[in-house]
Amino acid sequence: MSENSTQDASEDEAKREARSSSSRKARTRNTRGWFKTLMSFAGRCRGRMILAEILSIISVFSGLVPFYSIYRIIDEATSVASPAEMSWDVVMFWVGIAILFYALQQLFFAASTVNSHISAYTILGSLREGIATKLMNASLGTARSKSIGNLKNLVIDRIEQIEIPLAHFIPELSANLLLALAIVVWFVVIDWRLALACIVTVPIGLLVLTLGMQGYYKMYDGYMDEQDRVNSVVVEYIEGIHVVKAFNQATSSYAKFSSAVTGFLSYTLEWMRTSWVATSLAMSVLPTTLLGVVPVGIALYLGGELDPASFGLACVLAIAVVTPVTYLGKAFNDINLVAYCITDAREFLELPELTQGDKPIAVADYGVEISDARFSYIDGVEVLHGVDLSVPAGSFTALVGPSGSGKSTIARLIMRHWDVDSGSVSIGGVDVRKMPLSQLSSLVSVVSQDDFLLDGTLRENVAMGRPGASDEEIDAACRAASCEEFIGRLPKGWDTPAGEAGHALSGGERQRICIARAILKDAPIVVFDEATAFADPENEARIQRSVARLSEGKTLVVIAHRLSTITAADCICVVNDGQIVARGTHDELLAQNDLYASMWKAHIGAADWAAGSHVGEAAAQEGGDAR
Ligand SMILES: Nc1ncnc2c1ncn2[C@@H]1O[C@H](COP(=O)(O)OP(=O)(O)OP(=O)(O)O)[C@@H](O)[C@H]1O
Repeated sequence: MSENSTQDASEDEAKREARSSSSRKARTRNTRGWFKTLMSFAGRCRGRMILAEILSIISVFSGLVPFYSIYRIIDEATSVASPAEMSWDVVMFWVGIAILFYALQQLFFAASTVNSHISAYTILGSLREGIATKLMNASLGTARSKSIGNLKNLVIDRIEQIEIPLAHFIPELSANLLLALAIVVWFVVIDWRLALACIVTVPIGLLVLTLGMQGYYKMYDGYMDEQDRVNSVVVEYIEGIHVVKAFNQATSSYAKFSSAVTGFLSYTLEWMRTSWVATSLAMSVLPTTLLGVVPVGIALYLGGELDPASFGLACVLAIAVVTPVTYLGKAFNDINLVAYCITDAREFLELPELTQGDKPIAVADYGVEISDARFSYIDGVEVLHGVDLSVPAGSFTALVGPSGSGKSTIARLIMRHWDVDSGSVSIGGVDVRKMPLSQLSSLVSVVSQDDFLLDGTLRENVAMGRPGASDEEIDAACRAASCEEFIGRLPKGWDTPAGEAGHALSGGERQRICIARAILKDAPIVVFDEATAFADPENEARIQRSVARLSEGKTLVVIAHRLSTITAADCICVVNDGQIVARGTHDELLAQNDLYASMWKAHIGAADWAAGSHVGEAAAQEGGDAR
């Protein structure tokens, strides 16, 4: 197929996707109970929220005083026969009162806003921390069941989106409700017919709004889903940009990306198209309070039932009620946004956590014991079928076997990235499920294939191994992991940001930084998942030396891909199809196990092919140094 026709097909697919996005079935969210969830994160700032509420209410009532002042001024002006009889002192007094209370209204409102912002940011901070803790305490399988895009969307975008509405609606919603109510009550005090005239447009506006908002929640669900999809695809696109480039998928022809973007756009436009008439109509009807108040007020005035000052006051109040009424319309949207965000967050907050002990339990030694472990990533697809493995304290055990045989899975069970379905994993006689996760983490250091550097400088990445470590200790760990040579090459050395360094370092060099981190951590058990990709002999030898230093005097479990690195292991376990099918030393297995012998032969052949005929043996010799 030509490149053009591939692109056309991708574009067609993108268009089809975009068309179907508006009809895609949205995930229905149950937003019930969102406020309770939100408030469960308010712990530290409940008092401040109540304060924000009180200040806001004081602000509202302070704001009513200037209206009363206007009433008194009009009353003064209309009760005299000529301007000469006007008491300017009275007028100035009420002007002063109006200014004073207006200033108080603004002051209390500002104080309320400050407190409500602090409350909102505290709540959202706790919410983010809650999600992070949940992910930390859930099994890796559970945590990874959520896409990175989905997570990023929730923890960053969605929470950021609700910061402002949340900060405002905490005090403003009740204040505006109260203000609207107070004005209506005031109208009743002036004349109940004026009160009716003032609110006559409200049911009309609400009716129009209700009719126009039919299907609102379903559309909102879909909108949120489309937003999630765009975020997920954008994250995937950026993370996999090298693959996209390698397969010549330009942005315009990368169907998934284009379809997500155009899908979101068409969904939003479609929603706007179907709802804008009703919302615009409702929003223009709701504020028309004067339309009822003026004619009714004039009729009452002409009938002698309303004095001019009260009529003036009614007109001012009719204008004043517009702000809270339109605010309530806008707040409806804001509240929905917050409710949806909290509902989505709840999905993460309710993730099942790994069970763990409350207090550290003393372990007899640092040996690892796996007994009759069965495990499946996906229900019904068992990948480990009764694994028994005993790694004595201070010994060097290697797991070897064909790709997909289950080596990394065994290591993940030791680290409790997942829990066994049946059987057990214990350290020094204590089941890992009974100890706190923090204790397990302090007992085991992991250097895995997919270890990555976290945001921060390279030095900070190493220092993470033991918070509080001195510079000398960090330097010593880096020297032991043979990092200086390549760190010296970087213009900013140890202060290079990890992201920047990530592009400048080879995979093997990145792994040595992770080894330095593990050396600094100095845990008694080391699990090393050898990287498959960095096969150049020089780098490999350096990694081997670093691992040897890392594992001095420790219990070492290596998941080996290059057999030359583990020939000196105390015990090599051959894993095949989710079971340990043979165990012994290198020489024993070479003599007794066909699978191991053939893997060794293949390895020697590959090493010869990679670096000349003598390298395989040299590598084999070097492997003896792994400890
Ligand atoms: N996260 C996962 N979800 C579902 N299945 C998985 C997952 N990780 C691994 N598997 C499957 O479990 C089996 C064992 O995988 P594992 O990664 O343990 O093999 P391995 O021996 O370490 O392979 P390799 O040498 O290629 O790294 C494989 O069939 C694999 O497809």
